[in-house]
Amino acid sequence: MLLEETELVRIEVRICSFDVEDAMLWLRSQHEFPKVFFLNPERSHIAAGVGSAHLVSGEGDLQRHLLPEGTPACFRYYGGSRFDAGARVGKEWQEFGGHYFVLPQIEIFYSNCANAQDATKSLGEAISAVKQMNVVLSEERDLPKPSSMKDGSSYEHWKSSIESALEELKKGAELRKVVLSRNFFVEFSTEVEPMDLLLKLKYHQGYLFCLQPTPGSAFLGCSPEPLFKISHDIIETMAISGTRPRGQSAEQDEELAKELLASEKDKYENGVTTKYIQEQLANVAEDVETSEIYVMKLRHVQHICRKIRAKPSSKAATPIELLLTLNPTPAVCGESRPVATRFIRSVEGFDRGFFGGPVGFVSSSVCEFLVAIRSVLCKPKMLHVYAGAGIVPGSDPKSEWEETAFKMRNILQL
Ligand SMILES: C=C(O[C@@H]1C=C(C(=O)O)C=C[C@H]1O)C(=O)O
Repeated sequence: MLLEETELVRIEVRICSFDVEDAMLWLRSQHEFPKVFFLNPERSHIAAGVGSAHLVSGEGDLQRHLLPEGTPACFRYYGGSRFDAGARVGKEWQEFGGHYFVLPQIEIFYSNCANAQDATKSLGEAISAVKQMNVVLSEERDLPKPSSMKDGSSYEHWKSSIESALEELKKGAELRKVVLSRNFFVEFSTEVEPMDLLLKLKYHQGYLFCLQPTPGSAFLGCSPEPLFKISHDIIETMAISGTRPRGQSAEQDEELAKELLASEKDKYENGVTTKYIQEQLANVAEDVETSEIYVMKLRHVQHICRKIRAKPSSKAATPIELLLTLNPTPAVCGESRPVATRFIRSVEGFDRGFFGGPVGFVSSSVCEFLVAIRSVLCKPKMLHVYAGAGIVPGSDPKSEWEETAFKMRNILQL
C-alpha cells in the first residue's frame, strides 16, 4: 500500500506468549526510537512498539494525515496529542509537536482477538531490524534517588487561581466548571531510564502508556480514565469526576466512598462531564446508554464514575473526528470548553503539553484512547509530574491542593 509515497510491507511473526513485564523489558532493551507502549485496563491489548514505519507528527490536520484511505486494519498507529493545541508550546514538550502518532516499525502485540504481528518499511529493513534486536530481558532496576523535589508553583498561586475561578463560576454565566492543574518537579543527579519508571507502574489498574519520541523525552503514566473506545461497532466511554483519597482502614475507606456518593458538589462535577459526553455522542451515535453512578477504587484515590455507551449512527464520525469532538472533556478541561480553556491558559503558568490530552491507538477498524492523566514527562534528569482537580461552586483551594497531591502519589511514591 502507499502511504505518502512510501511502500510498506508488513511481516507478521507469531511469537510465544509474553506478558506486560516482558513487553516493557523488551522495550527497555531496544536502541531505536521512537518507542511506544500501550496497555488497556482489561489487559486485552498489550503493545510495545519501536522505530517508525510512518510518523504523523506536527501541527497539521490530524484527520487528513492519519489513516489515509486504504490503510489496512492491521496497521495500528500509537500516539496522542496536546491538551490545548492553541497554547504556547513549552520547550520541554517540543519533541512531541501538536500531535505525535507512530506506526511502529516493530510492534510486539498481544490482543485477545488477534495474533502477534509487526510492520516495517521494507523486507530488507525488517530482517535487519529483527537481527539487530536485543532480546535480553534483564532485571527490573531501582530508580535513582531524587536530588530535589519541588512544586512548580506555590500554594498561594493555586489559591488565588481557584479564588478567581470561583468568582467566575459565581456569575453563573459561561463557566460552569474548570479543571485547574499544577506541576511538580523531581530532579536527579543521574539519568532516569523512562522504561524503569514504566516498569514501576506495572501493578496499577487502568491504562499504562508511554510515548518516547527520543532518548531524552518520554511521556508516560497510569491513567484510569478512558476517552473512548470503538470496537464491534460500539462506542464505550466513561465520565470520571469527583475524588476522595483511599482510607487508612477498610471502614474509613467505605466512609470516604459513602461521603463521595452523597456529595452534591462531586455529583454536580460528575454530572457536567456526563452531560457533555452524552451531548457529543448524541450527534454521532444512537442508543446512548448511561450507567448508574458508582465508585471506582484506585491505589491512592477513589472516583465517582458513570459508564456511557452508544452505537455509531449512520452519520457516525471517524475515530479521529470523535477524538477531536470529545477531547478535552470537562473531566480535565471544564464547561463550556472554550471558556474553560481560556481560563486555564490565563492562570496556569505552564504548558500542560500532552497531559490531559488523548493517548492511545487507532486503526481503520478499532481504536482506544485514554485521557492522559496520572502522568509524567520524563527528561533525562528531571520528571515533570502533573495533576489537576475540577473546580465547581463549593470547591476549597486547600482540599483541591491535597487532592492533586494524592493524584501525584502514583509517581511520587515510586
Ligand atoms: C485532572 C485529573 O483528574 C480528573 C479530575 C477529577 C476530579 O476533579 O475529581 C477526577 C478524575 C479525572 O477526571 C488528574 O488526575 O490530574
